[in-house]
Amino acid sequence: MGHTSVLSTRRISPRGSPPNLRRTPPKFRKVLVLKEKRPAEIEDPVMDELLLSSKLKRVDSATGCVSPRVASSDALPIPAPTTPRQAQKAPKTPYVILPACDAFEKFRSIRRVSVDIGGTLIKVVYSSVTDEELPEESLNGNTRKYAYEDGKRVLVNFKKFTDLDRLINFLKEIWTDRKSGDTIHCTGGGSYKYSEIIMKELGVRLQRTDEMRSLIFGVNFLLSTNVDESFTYHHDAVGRNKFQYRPIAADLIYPFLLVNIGTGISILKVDSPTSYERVGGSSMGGGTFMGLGSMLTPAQNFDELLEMANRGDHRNVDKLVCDIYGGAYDELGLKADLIAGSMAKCNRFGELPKKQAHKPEDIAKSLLLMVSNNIGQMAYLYGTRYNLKRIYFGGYFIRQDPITMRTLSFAINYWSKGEIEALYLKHEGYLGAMGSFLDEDGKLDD
Ligand SMILES: Nc1ncnc2c1ncn2[C@@H]1O[C@H](COP(=O)(O)OP(=O)(O)OP(=O)(O)O)[C@@H](O)[C@H]1O
Ligand SMILES: CC(C)(CO)[C@@H](O)C(=O)NCCC(=O)O
Repeated sequence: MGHTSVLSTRRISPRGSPPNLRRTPPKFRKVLVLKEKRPAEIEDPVMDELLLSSKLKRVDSATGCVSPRVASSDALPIPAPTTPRQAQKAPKTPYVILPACDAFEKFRSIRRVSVDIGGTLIKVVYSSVTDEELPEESLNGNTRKYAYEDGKRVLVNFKKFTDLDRLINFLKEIWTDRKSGDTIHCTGGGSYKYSEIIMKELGVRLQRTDEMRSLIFGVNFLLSTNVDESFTYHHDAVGRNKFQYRPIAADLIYPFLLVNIGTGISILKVDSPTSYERVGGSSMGGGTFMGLGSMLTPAQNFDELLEMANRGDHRNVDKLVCDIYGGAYDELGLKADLIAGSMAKCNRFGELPKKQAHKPEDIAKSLLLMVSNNIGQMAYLYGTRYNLKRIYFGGYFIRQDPITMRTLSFAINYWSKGEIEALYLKHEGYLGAMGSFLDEDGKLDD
């Protein structure tokens, strides 16, 4: 799928700036504004995950059902991003406050630690106790009780690692009072592969939770605990209108499709908190984007590759319908700028080496579109097959990146003619770790 709109810049005051330009300093800053047709497509910079902690726009709807690509004007006042000091220093992912209830009371005295060791990344979810005043108003009307009688609250924190040694060092640092009877909760392939080393290094027991169960338990918990956990993305809207959440009644959440994009992709049909099925999967996921990206560009890590993609113009490397037809293929409804063949302009057979050198940014962009388009279409097909109206995308691949979300949303909206809605999650990469965090006895709730 191609994108017709291109961007130019204009200056506006910081107050009206879109949330993903937070790093740009003072008074006036450049903001990208959509205009019709210009040669090069420039995208917004990669977004900082923290921004989504409190800057979503609320959109109310009577039914909780799909209304594709709407920008409602009935926004509630959005609280200032009053993240506590420790959150401003390091974390990229907003903490969650656990409701003050019997089930979680034990976390006031015992630290709960959970790790999801996947094919690429290690995600950690751990509890901490604070007596700091926290911005409960940012829970947007959620009336649960969060503070215990002594004013203390239990937080759930999120952190990711790329390396097992660093994970173990980090856990040794934060979990100093651990005892041999304590348990580390674990999920993902590494909960099998690395169980011995984790138990030996930390001197604790390991409790494993099945990866799919963890994903489902995690997403269920986050959706039902965080009123604004999920959001829709509207690329062409301005400012915080780009990110809209719509509170949804618990009984309307189900059924839905969960597409978890990690190294590979798992697709789950979720009928209720305890009834789900892994209906499909694909090997063309985040690992593919990183693997091919590292072979085809000089990027040194995922962030560099993603940032490169955000600067690239895929039309220099992709063959579009107009490159083949000279314009649109109207009989099939294929627009002129639709991608006909990803990277098809890179074919160098029979050419002198280096004659057709392509910019790494353009290749990265093409690659991101190729992977995301493919996932979007696959998600749509599964959604249609099971007659589901909402598709939640999880996994660390998404990174709340504008191109990725735009492509996925565009694909779902385009193919389903607005019937199916694409939704994203603030804690996208932590569903599995969150689920295993909540697992009391290795069984979760049946
Ligand atoms: N900083 C990063 N370093 C590495 N990969 C990243 C980073 N940020 C995002 N990613 C993307 O996230 C993907 C991994 O996502 P995730 O952690 O959800 O999956 P995983 O658990 O490692 O894999 P799987 O579930 O398939 O075992 C990578 O393949 C990459 O595309
Ligand atoms: C193997 C897992 C489940 C590991 O998380 C994941 O990478 C995945 O779902 N891969 C896709 C496998 C498939 O083709 O169904």
